[in-house]
Amino acid sequence: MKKYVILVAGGNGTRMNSVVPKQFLLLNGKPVLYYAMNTFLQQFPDCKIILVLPEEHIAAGQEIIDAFFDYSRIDIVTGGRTRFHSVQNGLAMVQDENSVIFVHDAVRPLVSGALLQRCLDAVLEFGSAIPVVDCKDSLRRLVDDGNEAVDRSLIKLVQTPQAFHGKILLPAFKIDYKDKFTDEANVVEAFGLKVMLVEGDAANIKITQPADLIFAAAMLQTAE
Ligand SMILES: Nc1ccn([C@@H]2O[C@H](COP(=O)(O)OP(=O)(O)OP(=O)(O)O)[C@@H](O)[C@H]2O)c(=O)n1
Ligand SMILES: C[C@](O)(CO)[C@H](O)COP(=O)(O)O
Repeated sequence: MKKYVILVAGGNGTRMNSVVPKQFLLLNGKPVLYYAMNTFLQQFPDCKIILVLPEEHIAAGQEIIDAFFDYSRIDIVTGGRTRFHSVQNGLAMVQDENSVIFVHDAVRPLVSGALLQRCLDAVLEFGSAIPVVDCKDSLRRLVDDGNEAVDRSLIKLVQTPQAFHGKILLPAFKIDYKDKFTDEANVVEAFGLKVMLVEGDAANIKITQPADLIFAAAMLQTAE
């Protein structure tokens, strides 16, 4: 079955506080978005990447592709107002419903081939795959008169790639936008379907703040 990867890199990285959006920052000498793209292309020699970029950074993205990759396997599309709209723009490039579609944050450079394979296997069996990890910290919920403890064994932290059969994700994303749509699982649930959780990977962090970049660099150096 055809595999599509919507690699979302259309954000501005406000929390990173850098002039250059975090997906273009150098991580051990290569742009952050290089790593996840390379892992997908290596793991799935038959996949097509749809790289979603801010309009003003499309030329920079094209330069990265020219420098490192086979351009025939990668299309570029312009990002949207929110992550949801960026994913929608990417999905507009997918013609084939009979496919597996991965949506991955370009700012999760440490994603492993093993996790990609787990997601693919789950999609082929169940139709969806949402990687999750346990919560290591204690949790508190804010309530009207203060705060209260939350049982962390009932909570999972959600990662990407979030992967689906095309017959699920393509119709689900025709839904009207809601603020709670921070990931694909939320959209598919709002469409009326349940999603399948798979084991994520603690190393598969999202680069959100400056310290995350230092952690990712150290992890990559250890892996070399
Ligand atoms: N309109 C948007 C917003 C986000 N993203 C992408 O979604 C992923 C996860 O989002 P996040 O970490 O929140 O990135 P930013 O929105 O860039 O960061 P911030 O919220 O700090 O501004 C990133 O790869 C980001 O580029 C996107 O493609 N289009
Ligand atoms: C999709 C996601 O990476 C799952 O953890 C996350 O929701 C995206 O980050 P954001 O800060 O909500 O944009």
